[in-house]
Amino acid sequence: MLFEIPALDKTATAAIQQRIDLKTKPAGALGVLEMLALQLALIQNSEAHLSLNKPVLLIFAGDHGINAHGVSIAPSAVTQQMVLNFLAGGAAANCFSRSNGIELAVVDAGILSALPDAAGLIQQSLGCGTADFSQGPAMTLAQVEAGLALGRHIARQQILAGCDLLLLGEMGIANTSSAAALLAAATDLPVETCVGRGTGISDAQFALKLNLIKQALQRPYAKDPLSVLAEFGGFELVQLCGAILGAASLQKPVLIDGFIVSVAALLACQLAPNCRDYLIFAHQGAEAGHKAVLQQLNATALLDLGLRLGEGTGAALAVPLVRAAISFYNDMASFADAGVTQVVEAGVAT
Ligand SMILES: Cc1cc2ncn([C@H]3O[C@H](COP(=O)(O)O)[C@@H](O)[C@H]3O)c2cc1C
Ligand SMILES: O=C(O)c1cccnc1
Repeated sequence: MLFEIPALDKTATAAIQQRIDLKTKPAGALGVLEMLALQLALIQNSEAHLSLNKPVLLIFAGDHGINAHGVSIAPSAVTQQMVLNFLAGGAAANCFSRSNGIELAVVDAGILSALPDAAGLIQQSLGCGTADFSQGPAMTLAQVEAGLALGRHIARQQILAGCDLLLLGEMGIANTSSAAALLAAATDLPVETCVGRGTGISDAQFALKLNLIKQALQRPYAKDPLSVLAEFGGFELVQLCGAILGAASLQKPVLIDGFIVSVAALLACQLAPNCRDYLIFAHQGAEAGHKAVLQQLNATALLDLGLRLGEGTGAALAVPLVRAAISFYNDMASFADAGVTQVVEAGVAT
């Protein structure tokens, strides 16, 4: 049931594409926005009007045992401090959510020390941070399964409460190490392609990070996605994967943020290939493996701003583009409406 995602019905593709092609512009001239409008029209199952009423950003937070080696610029305590910053409204993700009319909530998926209840904090911790994956599995298979179910549940709950675009972000010091190991383990990409500098680590830290990940990948482990998640995952990564599956199970679009959320998306697509059609990729950022994971997913990102922050910042920044795709699809005049001569190919009027 967890992995049962309804296939996207694509029977209206030609009709939707024709509506896009009959707008007063050369065919294809709105580039990626045309692909986005087509995808949204298929998901909303509507040849008439598209809508976006309630975008919600869920930031999943979790800590990582691997950071005992110092693979990030920050100590793990910063994860919890940033969660408090999100709850107080002071992080970049809050700023971009406010400026783009996005609701925001934070999920404690497994930070080092739990916080008291607070408005906007969803408590569904899988534990006080993962085990160090360079020494052994990051978590148990039972934790992977519980995390997928919790992520699925919270995403479905948001959607049943009216969310019609789910934005996903993360906070977890050292989670670029976990995401890089997951990417290398889940694909046949060389580890060097997957590992980057995350928060901006030094050459020495980078060499250590690469070595630890290489070593971890050398131990024997089962290659199915659930086992890969147990070996190298993070509690926020597992719940993100579940949230993607949960939103797709209700056929709602999911706006994927940066490198880390994209890796969660890759694993979700390996578990349930049908979920790919519900995913929108907000941006391609500066983290080394981001381009590679997008290629694996055959994804074209909306933005390329050199971001390397996470939190859901890229997803929040892409919401105006989703709105723009909806507005041209709904409101742009057709050639017939506007009395503009339609030119189908170089110089041939119809
Ligand atoms: C103050 C601060 C705020 C952040 N917000 C997001 N991240 C980002 O950096 C972390 C991943 O990079 P690495 O693997 O190098 O630790 C994640 O927490 C990610 O969300 C932050 C990192 C810091 C230090
Ligand atoms: O792309 C990301 O999500 C990212 C990159 C670096 C650090 N934190 C997040």
